[in-house]
Amino acid sequence: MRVQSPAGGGDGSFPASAARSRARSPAHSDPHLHFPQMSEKLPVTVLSGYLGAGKTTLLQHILHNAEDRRIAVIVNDMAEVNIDAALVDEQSDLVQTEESLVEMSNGCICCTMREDLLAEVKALADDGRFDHLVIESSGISEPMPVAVTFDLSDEFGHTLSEIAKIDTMVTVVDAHRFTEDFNSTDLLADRGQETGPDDERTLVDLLVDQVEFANVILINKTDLVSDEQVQFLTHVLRTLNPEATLVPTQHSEVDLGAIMGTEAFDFEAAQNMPGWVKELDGEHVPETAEYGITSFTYQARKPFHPRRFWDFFQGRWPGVVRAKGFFWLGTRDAMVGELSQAGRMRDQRPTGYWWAALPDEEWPDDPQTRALIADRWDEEYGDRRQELVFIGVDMDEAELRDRLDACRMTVEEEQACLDGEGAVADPFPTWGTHPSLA
Ligand SMILES: Nc1nc2c(ncn2[C@@H]2O[C@H](COP(=O)(O)OP(=O)(O)OP(=O)(O)O)[C@@H](O)[C@H]2O)c(=O)[nH]1
Repeated sequence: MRVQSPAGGGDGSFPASAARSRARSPAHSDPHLHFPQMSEKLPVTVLSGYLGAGKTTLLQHILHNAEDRRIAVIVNDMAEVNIDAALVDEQSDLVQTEESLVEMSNGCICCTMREDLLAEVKALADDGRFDHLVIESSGISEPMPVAVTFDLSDEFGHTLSEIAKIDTMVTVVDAHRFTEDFNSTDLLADRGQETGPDDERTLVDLLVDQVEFANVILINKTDLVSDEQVQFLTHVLRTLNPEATLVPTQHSEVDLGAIMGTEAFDFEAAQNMPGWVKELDGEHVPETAEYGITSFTYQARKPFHPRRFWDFFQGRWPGVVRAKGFFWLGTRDAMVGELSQAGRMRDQRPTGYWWAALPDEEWPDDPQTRALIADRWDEEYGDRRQELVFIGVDMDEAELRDRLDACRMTVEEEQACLDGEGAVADPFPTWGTHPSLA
């Protein structure tokens, strides 16, 4: 086999364009913005959470308990907020934005704040009257695009992060509805909650994004569920996002110190917060046997047989709450497959190329990444591998492992793949090919 010094452009723990490069910025610049150097950056708390979870209730709680803090607020839909006008006096400022759909470079359609969020945050930061800004994103927004907005460069190379900084990402979860919503197979469009005709997001993907990207998760509406249910939900959320601070609340009543001035948010770290990323990185999330919550990573250095893995992909996975990771099909030697499951929704897609497959000129030469990839290099297969994380409740790890082992190709099947196209039937949908590898 061709020996190539491993290289890469991302964090190196996974091949070309792998999962953690999700947060690439949508192109945007506003030539009218000018960014002076600010001595103190305006701290920003971003509120996320599905429709009806309690974000507006939280906003009202914040404004009622602001004390001597001067708080500016940006909301999406003023009509729904119905904030008591008396709360929004000269101490506070309320700005309204609308949303638009932005196609992220990973192909995911995400809701994002309108481009003028940049201008509005800048105006509030320049104003200098405020100690803190709270942005309430709409119930159908992922929090990541808001964070991305802070890193967008204008044509002079300036970013919002020079004058304002995200302090805390807060997600409000409805304790009464979360489990049922998490197990729903609905698209937002099925509920009439889509942002436009191209919005094909599922409800569970939205919930997972909101939970996995948060520093603080309010488990709200605990008055509507039993203590046992709160405990259970706490453990499930802890497994999905091991680093977030979880706060059970009623009517979103939380100590403001827990959501403002925490300095908990860091964009890089936020991408590595999800439990599945930690598992992939070898940081096993402690198990909570009391509630039957466990997780494991399936790893193998053999390609999967596409028919058998397709059957597995479509089959039953009792107890699995969240699965995510990368797979290698013997019939698609160049491309990395990504599997993502949450609740009852599953998805598979190409997510990049194995470094082993890339032409020499496409290998970035960052030495740190080369070293990381070298650690994972195998004489025969390069960096090709199976690496799938499963998080579940009362999940039968041994049974899942056996079924995945059975998906691995035999030596004869691998040979049949090498011998020619069509020798092994592949029922996975077409992925397309990068021109340089065609
Ligand atoms: N029982 C109960 N009701 C709550 C609680 N928190 C909020 N609510 C109610 O839940 C409903 C939705 O709350 P909102 O604060 O408007 O929720 P939201 O997340 O802003 O909703 P959208 O603006 O639709 O995204 C309101 O009727 C609140 O009064 C709680 O802890 N317990």
